Amino acid sequence: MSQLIDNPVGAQVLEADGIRIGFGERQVLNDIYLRVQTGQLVGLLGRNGSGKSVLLQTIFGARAVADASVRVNGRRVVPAFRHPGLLNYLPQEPLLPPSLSLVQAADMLGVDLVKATAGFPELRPQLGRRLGELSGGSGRLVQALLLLHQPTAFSLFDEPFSGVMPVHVEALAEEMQHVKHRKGLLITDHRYAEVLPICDVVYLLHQGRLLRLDGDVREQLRDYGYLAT
Ligand SMILES: Nc1ncnc2c1ncn2[C@@H]1O[C@H](COP(=O)(O)OP(=O)(O)OP(=O)(O)O)[C@@H](O)[C@H]1O
Repeated sequence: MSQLIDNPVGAQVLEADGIRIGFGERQVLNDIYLRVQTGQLVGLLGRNGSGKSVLLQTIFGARAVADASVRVNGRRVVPAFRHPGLLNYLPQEPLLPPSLSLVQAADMLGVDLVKATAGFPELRPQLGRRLGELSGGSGRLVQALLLLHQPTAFSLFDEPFSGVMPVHVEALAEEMQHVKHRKGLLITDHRYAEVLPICDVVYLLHQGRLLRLDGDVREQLRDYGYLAT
């Protein structure tokens, strides 16, 4: 596996296949197929409760699902988080403990803190702090930047822009576009206006099915009731 992950020339392809998840009577995910390739930024949209977080948790391996197939270059990687250097995941809730200093967090993840935050001068005076001492939006931004810059082949982000102020949302989106040249990114966020322009591929989770949108994406998002008509 590490040979595949370390291969700098060939693209790596992460596939989730045959994902089916139900809670009680309700089938949330119904035979989902999703593909992310290194060098791509893939957007995952869907209405509240459509199953985006459940899908990311399943791909990462945090949610055990019988028969779920997650593959990298055709090789099964379940649970994916056990494969060193393969992928990281920013959940909707804070990932890192508030008592951790930014320096400790960066060290733990193998990230150069100064480099990862270089595009955000407002963060510079805060780099000596603990995560819990940052504002909610700054904390979210720092965690997203750390995972973005961690040397993994793929990153999964569940609402990375949540609580982040507009000027930093734009800068973070730009940073993602740079970083995607060395990894594959899968992002779900309701800030669709910022997400759509940076995506190479857009998926919509709709009534348990994952639809890959081509052509006029906004029109389709309106047709499926994700955007107002
Ligand atoms: N452990 C659980 N038990 C029962 N139902 C669950 C459980 N976890 C998730 N669900 C349900 O699965 C559905 C999908 O939840 P999920 O959090 O993935 O939605 P989402 O698309 O990420 O929504 P949002 O945009 O609001 O974040 C929801 O209806 C939720 O209530």
